[in-house]
Amino acid sequence: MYSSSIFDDNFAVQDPQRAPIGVFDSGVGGLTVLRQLYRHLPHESIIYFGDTARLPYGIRSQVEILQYVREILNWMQQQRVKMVIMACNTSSALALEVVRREFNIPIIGVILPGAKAAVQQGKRIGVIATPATAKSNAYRHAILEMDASVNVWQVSCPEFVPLIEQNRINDPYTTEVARSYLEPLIQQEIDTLVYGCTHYPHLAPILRSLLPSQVKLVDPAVHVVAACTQELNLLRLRNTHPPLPTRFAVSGCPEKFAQSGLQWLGHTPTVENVDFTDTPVSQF
Ligand SMILES: N[C@@H](CCC(=O)O)C(=O)O
Repeated sequence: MYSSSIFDDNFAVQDPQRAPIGVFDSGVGGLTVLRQLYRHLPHESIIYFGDTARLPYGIRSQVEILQYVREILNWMQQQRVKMVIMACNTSSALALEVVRREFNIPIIGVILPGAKAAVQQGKRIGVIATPATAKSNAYRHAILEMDASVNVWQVSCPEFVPLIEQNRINDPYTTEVARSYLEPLIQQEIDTLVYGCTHYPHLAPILRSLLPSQVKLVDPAVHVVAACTQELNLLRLRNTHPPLPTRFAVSGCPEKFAQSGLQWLGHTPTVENVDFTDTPVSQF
């Protein structure tokens, strides 16, 4: 198990503003959020965790997701993060409300910021999501609560996450799968499409090419970072010092994740392995 790093330095303990932000997802999806963090909050230090040994999350039950999220949050707390971004819609849909009551740390999910951006942009909103997120109706509820006059259609896209994690972005099969998922939404003449899974912006060029040009795309990653900025300001937790290099950790194969880093971040990061079987889980 992970034992020491530059993030353990005392300054982060003495000065909470310098503590890192924890970001997690099942795999490479959260990198779409990380890219927005680099862009909009370049002074923040970040710890990224990908639960690659247990992905895809989108086919799992709420009980399983809750257990995984609790383990990750426990670990994040041990790393002394000042805030956590759940860069995963499935976790945000199935676990956010519960763990917010259990953990004494600000936790930001992706669904509310995404839903808010969607209602500001459209009236006929399509949401593509994992089976678990679609089934939870989290987007539908959040959107309709903000504006009951809009129409919402959700499509479950079970094949996307495995295809993205296998790096089959340019495989013609992926385009065919995308076409079949988007078809019912195009038929409904949606004006806005929400990426209801943080993996999906990796498919942006394909999805864009299949959608009528007037359909607006909403990437909740952009809006979750705006929400995070607001929260940091409110809590006076913005870091003003130079950030530490991002620390990457995964539950699966570090080398495989480092490869994906090259593809999605433009460099090959050093990636640690974290084994939660060693981590004491707090008693809920
Ligand atoms: N990034 C994903 C996790 C999906 C999965 O592992 O199935 C999400 O936003 O839901």
